[in-house]
Amino acid sequence: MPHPVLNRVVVAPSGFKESLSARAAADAIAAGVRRVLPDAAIDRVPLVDGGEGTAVELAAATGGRLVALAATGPLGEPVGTHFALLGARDTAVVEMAAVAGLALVPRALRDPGATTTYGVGELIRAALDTGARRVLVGCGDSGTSDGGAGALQALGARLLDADGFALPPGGRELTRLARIDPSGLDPRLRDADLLVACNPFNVLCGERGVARVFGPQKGATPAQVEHLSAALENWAYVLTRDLRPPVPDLRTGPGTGASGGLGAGLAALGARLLPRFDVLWDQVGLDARLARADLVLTAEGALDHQTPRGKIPAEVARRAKLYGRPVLALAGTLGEGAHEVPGVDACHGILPAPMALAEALTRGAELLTDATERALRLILLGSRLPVHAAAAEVSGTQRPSSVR
Ligand SMILES: Nc1ncnc2c1ncn2[C@@H]1O[C@H](COP(=O)(O)OP(=O)(O)OP(=O)(O)O)[C@@H](O)[C@H]1O
Ligand SMILES: O=C(O)[C@H](O)CO
Repeated sequence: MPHPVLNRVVVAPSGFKESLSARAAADAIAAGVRRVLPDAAIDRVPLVDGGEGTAVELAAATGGRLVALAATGPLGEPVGTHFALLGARDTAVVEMAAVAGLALVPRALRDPGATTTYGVGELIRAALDTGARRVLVGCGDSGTSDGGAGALQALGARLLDADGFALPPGGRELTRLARIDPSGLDPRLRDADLLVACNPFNVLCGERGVARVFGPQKGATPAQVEHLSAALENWAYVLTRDLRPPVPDLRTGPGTGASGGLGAGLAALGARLLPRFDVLWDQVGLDARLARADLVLTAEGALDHQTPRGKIPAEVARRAKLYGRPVLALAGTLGEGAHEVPGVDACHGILPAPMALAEALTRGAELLTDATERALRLILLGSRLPVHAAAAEVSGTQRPSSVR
């Protein structure tokens, strides 16, 4: 017999960085649910935010496929990469991190003024070669800060210095950009629907611009950050003057800073910059699935004060609450603020006891399955008690011992 109140459980986790992909997290949680609610319908929706894993997950979720190819990596070297063709055949997904991600730049070589998004432009071209009319570009986890200059070059734009010579790759070169010759741009861009899934809070220029906010974590020194800021100012100016894009403000418009300014570069070609969760999760029909759930389980590596700032569990909880659904969040690490994520009714750490982080990362799947089982048993017990005695136990703050 299904449990009277938990017939349908939606499992909608993010990946756990360096431990579990979103799909592996969903499988691990589902295994825990199955132990407690053997007859419940479990609806797995591994969720992506546009960064690493986006193409793989969306291909899997829509019955689509991956197309493997070689393209130019962030340091100019060839890398093996892929894009996705979704179940609806006319839509391709280009995940920028798969060809220009930070993970493709060895730590010792990190210099965001030098890296290029050339490969992103190559993937867009390859996607158009398949006949796709709609190309969805996922942003996040990038290792670049070139404003999408490389992508524009790969798509046929010529970026010229004052003497008419083509600029070499890298955001820092954009201080020398004098004009853009768009005459060689791929003509298919005119008819293609180019959508960029971005975090709207990321902007190209100014105090909150990409050079200042993301430059340091991509390896820039303070002097390099200032140089890059100036280069991207010039980029916005020349792009606006020479391409006359429909986007009114390439400097500080929402999403212009996505993935080191790739948002701005593509917007200058007429791409639409859209809030990432809307455009990505529409592809998997998340809202309709949440609306049918008796319980929603979400998860991420670290649940903390960052979570409400546009992280996956917070957005899942916000949407679940539109339909009045209860939400339980599971996390590798419960940090400060874990209990204050709006819409999350209870959270539960996956560690049964203090443990070294390295071990917790390796044993992520097993720990997540066991923790799901524990949390559900407490919830079911709590629902039978006159007072919710279980709640306190479900929510204890927890960190791996090495990060205490
Ligand atoms: N299996 C695990 N056990 C314990 N802690 C984990 C585990 N997996 C991930 N974490 C913790 O989560 C952190 C990563 O957090 P998370 O996966 O939420 O990504 P993030 O860095 O917040 O980035 P984003 O969500 O923006 O991609 C790790 O540094 C680690 O502390
Ligand atoms: O790609 C990036 O620049 C960061 O992950 C923010 O989107």
